[in-house]
Amino acid sequence: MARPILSVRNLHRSYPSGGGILTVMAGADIDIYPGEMVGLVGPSGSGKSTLLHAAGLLEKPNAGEVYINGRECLKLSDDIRTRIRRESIGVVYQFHHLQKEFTALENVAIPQMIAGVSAKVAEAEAARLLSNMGLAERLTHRPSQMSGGEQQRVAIARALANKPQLLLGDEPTGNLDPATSDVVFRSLFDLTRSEGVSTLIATHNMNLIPFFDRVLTVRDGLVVPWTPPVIPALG
Ligand SMILES: Nc1ncnc2c1ncn2[C@@H]1O[C@H](COP(=O)(O)OP(=O)(O)OP(=O)(O)O)[C@@H](O)[C@H]1O
Repeated sequence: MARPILSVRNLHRSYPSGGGILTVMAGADIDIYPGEMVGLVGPSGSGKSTLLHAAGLLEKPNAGEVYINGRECLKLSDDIRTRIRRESIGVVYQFHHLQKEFTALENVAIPQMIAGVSAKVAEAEAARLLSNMGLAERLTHRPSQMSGGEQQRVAIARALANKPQLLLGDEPTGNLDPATSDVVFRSLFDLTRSEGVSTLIATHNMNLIPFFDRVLTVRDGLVVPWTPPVIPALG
């Protein structure tokens, strides 16, 4: 079997809470393999965002290891860890966090230019990604001139702009109505599949379950396979 893009081992994370300690991650492990689309579901407060923040090298856990392409990242310097995150991981949140003074094209091109790509190449790649997200007619629109679903599609294109191997989503369609959420998620699904990007997506939207290759959940501080609830037969 191929080497995982992402491996998390023995992840521990607790927070001070009301004079005590709230343990959210208690030795969690996870592996995401190349090309996989993995869902992460579970009740509010179970630890999905905590897991994504640690896996995305955005926050340091109390203990554990995070491997990106087989390289343990938590013991590296902040600079090297930031470089690995920028090169290998894209993140999409519930809110788009686009730069409001820039167009859709600029929002997707700028991260590439910061990474050293020429403006011409970055804009061509931004136009390609945005067109693949169904936004070919919106390249010169600013966020305020777009719908919520369009804004979120720009955010997804931006997260993919630096050709990450892994896309992490923290409720990427959680701010959209169900119909728009479905359209945006289909675009995300199609684009990450065609670009060969592995994904780990936290969601409360159980309609998205059929999209995933595997679905995980957080239980008692561990990451375990999610299984559909058994509905008793009538009669
Ligand atoms: N910085 C923090 N300080 C204190 N407690 C925190 C902090 N971050 C998260 N928590 C707590 O840790 C628990 C897990 O939070 P987390 O955001 O990971 O859950 P979640 O499953 O993503 O929830 P949701 O589905 O509502 O987004 C919650 O009880 C939360 O209140």
